[in-house]
Amino acid sequence: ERVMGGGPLSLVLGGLGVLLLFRMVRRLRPGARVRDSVVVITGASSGLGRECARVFHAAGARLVLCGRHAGRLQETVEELNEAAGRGHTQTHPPSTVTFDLSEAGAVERAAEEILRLHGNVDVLINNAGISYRGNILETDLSVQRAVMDTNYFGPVALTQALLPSMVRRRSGHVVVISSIQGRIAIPHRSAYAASKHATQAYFDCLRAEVERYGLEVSVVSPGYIRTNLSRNALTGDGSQYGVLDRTTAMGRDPADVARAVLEAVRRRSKDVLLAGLLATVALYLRTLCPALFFKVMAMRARSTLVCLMSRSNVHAPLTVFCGAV
Ligand SMILES: NC(=O)C1=CN([C@@H]2O[C@H](COP(=O)(O)OP(=O)(O)OC[C@H]3O[C@@H](n4cnc5c(N)ncnc54)[C@H](OP(=O)(O)O)[C@@H]3O)[C@@H](O)[C@H]2O)C=CC1
Ligand SMILES: CCCCCCCCCCCCCCCC(=O)OCC(=O)COP(=O)(O)O
Repeated sequence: ERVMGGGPLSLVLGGLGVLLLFRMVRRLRPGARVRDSVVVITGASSGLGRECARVFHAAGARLVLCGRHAGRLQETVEELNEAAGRGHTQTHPPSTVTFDLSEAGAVERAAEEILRLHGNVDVLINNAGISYRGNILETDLSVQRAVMDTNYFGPVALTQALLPSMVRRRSGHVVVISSIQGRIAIPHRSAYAASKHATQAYFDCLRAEVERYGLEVSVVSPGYIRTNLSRNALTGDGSQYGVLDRTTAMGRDPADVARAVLEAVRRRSKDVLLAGLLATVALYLRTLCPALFFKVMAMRARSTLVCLMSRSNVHAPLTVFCGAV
């Protein structure tokens, strides 16, 4: 036994060594090429999508920018073209495709248009999304469906429409922007958290199924980002929430998150978690001590209901403690 050096400690150390070696070997792989590749970004008219457009454009990608409003997409294009005039690196003028992700027929037509533009897609970034603020008891079923249509069925439909051409070429990378709320469910976000949990599950299945064709799938799960997500969120009756929540205003710089998305594509990362300390604690708590996690969430539910009803972004002290991170 002594010669073998067995025992729990050496087993753990051996395991850690193998893990480290595995990570080092992965890092030695040459990064995926972004320059000249065709990159489709949904929700490119604002927030994280617009920042992704900036970083992938600067990296020399051929962009196809998607959104519901042609005018807003054009603003992004003009900004990128101006930046191209100032820069020294070779960039490509972006194209745009306008469609609503929640309309199944529109998504199929959009996929055909995207393929007509460039013949193929190298990277699809499913970024577009909408959030929700509401009490389940007072939420129309139509709102639960609307959030699911945009955040889950939309990306699924677009991915499935573009997948056959990727499989034929034995090449392609599908990225989806999920959320920490794809891993943990917090109160008054039922529609949003459910859509992100479904997203995580679908794209995890997809990754396993398309590996044999050489395709890559990355799920990126950020914490709060400084964008208009909370302002654009739907409430239980389908109206717009319209408030910039404190948590959103204090979130990460979307440019930093966009750089992390570029890095995920270059490194072919399978799963990227961009969690702060409290969110990380919450993730561990949910896994290792669910009873305590559920207790904390119930406390949070009581506290956030007050600021939800008044559409106030001033959180009660209990909420600040329980996770207004
Ligand atoms: N901000 C945050 O705190 C976090 C955001 N995320 C995720 O990041 C992603 C981007 O959101 P973010 O930039 O923050 O929010 P924004 O509200 O700024 O951007 C959302 C984008 O999605 C597009 N969009 C919304 N609904 C539809 C639709 N039905 N069809 C097509 N496009 C649509 C919007 O385009 P337009 O209205 O012009 O059509 C807009 O460009 C989302 O998936 C979100 O869940 C994840 C974690 C944290
Ligand atoms: C006794 C131990 C106490 C430990 C307390 C830990 C509990 C902390 C709860 C933290 C919850 C973190 C939630 C993070 C949510 C998040 O980052 O979501 C990102 C989004 O997608 C934001 O969308 P939204 O529409 O909700 O703004």
